[in-house]
Amino acid sequence: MSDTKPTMPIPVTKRSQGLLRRVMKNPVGLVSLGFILLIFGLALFGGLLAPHDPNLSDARLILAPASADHPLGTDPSGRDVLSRLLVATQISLFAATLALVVALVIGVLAGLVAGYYKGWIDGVFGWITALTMAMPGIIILLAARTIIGPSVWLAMLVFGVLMSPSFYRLVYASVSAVREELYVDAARVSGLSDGRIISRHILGVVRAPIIIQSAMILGIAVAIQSGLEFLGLGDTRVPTWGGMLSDGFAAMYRAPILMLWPSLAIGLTSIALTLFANVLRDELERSGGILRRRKKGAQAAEKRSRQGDPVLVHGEDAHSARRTGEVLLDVSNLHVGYDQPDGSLVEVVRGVDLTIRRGEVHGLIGESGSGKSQTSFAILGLLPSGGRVVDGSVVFEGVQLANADADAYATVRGTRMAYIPQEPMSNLDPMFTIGSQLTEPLRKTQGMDKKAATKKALALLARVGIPDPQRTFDAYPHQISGGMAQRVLIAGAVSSDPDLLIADEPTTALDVTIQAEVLDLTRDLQQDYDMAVLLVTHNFGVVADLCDRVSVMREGKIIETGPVRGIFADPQHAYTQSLLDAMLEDSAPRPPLTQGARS
Ligand SMILES: Nc1ncnc2c1ncn2[C@@H]1O[C@H](COP(=O)(O)OP(=O)(O)OP(=O)(O)O)[C@@H](O)[C@H]1O
Repeated sequence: MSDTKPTMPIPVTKRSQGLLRRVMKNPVGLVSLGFILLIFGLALFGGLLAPHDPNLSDARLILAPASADHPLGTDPSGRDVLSRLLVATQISLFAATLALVVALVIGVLAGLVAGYYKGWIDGVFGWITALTMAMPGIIILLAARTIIGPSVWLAMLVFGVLMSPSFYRLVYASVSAVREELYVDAARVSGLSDGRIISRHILGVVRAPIIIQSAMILGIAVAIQSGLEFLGLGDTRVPTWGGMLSDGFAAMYRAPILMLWPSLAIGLTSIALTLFANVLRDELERSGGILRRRKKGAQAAEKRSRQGDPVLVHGEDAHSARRTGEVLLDVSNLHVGYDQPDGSLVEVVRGVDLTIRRGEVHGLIGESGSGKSQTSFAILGLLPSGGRVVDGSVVFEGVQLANADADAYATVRGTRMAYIPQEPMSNLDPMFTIGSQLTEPLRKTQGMDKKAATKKALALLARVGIPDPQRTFDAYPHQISGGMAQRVLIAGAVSSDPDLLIADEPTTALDVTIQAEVLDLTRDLQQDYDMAVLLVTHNFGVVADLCDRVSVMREGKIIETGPVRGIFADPQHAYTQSLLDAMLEDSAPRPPLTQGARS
């Protein structure tokens, strides 16, 4: 049994390259970022560098040409153009930034809350967003000007509100997609607070699109603000790029060069922001959306790997205290149903009785749609939204869990009761390294410090047959194969030394050779840890290999249950017989295909 080689090499050097470094390696990225930094530097210090008061008019110097004292000449009011340009850079950029911050705060917060909590909040926010988007922005700005006056700051504040739906929609869509991911469910059921789930698992996903959108919105804010000022709707006492453009336009025939400087500032800034956003998006797409930089450098990883494989920390005491054979899980008359929009209820599990003893491997077998997964989810308290335990009881270690609240489940799920899903990849958060996803639950549920959790995680990775645990520990999910991902999840599941492991077709998403290895591993771990296992499968071969007892499910009911040997030797139900007949091992070889059928 050796799933030894990762199918995809882990590109350590590429991984360690920061996003910023990659953007700067791109000539367009470098130039655009350089310009953005320069222009923001000027915005910060422009006021100090201005050689004259930007509003000081000198009637003797109207439209004076460039000179040592006035390097860019003067405007139709005799004011120094360079000083005005420097101060205008500050005001225009900071006002545009104000619009961005307002749009970000409103849009991102509302998008996160509505996307995560859904329900009535989603409805209300969606309605407000639609209303805001339906309003013609420029008309609103013009109307607002008559009420709030010509202040560029207030105009940009209103513009920020008008722009917030673009962030709202972006964040809402990303959060809505991510909240259904199994790793978010896993974080939720492991007891993380909503705030922590949003900041750790969800915000990371929307961070990249937000940065790109921010660059775009900043460019649009500069352009809109300049347009308003150009139309003469701004405060004439405050120098802005748009205002300077308007002044230059008025003197277009006498001193056309006056239009050049603000046009260049507006044009180049908008272009630089757009190009930077494009390069950023390209780089993120190239790196598969993984933004997160490794917290530790390659040197630290090397140092840790030189310390050798740590020894597996195993809960011996806990095992010795267990009494094999005692009833661990007692499910009786379990009914699971989904409420329908018309008020009716569709039952997908209809009166299941299931008893699992300590140390027993119990197979739950049946055709697709027979209710195996729904039964498992009901036991785990992980029914999809809309689903509920309609009737019956789920008693685990003497505690009633049917329809229990999160607090009751918090004491058992992820600790005494663990779960291995069908699809390993969707259960690993792409934003975090394997190591952090293994150590976080250990630290939370077992109170380990970082060092002990790392040691145990590395030992578990070695135990589940991962050849280079340190390398996998440092890798992100997209850098490992499906087989390795399933091993990682198995390592995570047994890390809390559970009494019951629920494995829902753990090999479905894997290819055939890896399937056998993962099943072998499950059997080995079951013996090592002396766990009870509820193994959901549709394959009687797997049941024969691994299970002590089996329950056969059909149409939401268990139709036959008993020791595997007995059921194989003497199936009582015709459906069980048909499932056994469907096994290929003992069937007669099929006739070869005819020539016509093959072609
Ligand atoms: N979210 C849901 N809403 C309504 N019905 C559902 C939902 N999820 C599953 N069902 C229904 O519940 C029944 C049992 O589904 P379940 O996933 O438990 O089957 P299964 O035996 O595990 O099948 P498979 O081997 O394909 O996973 C099916 O008829 C399915 O359509």
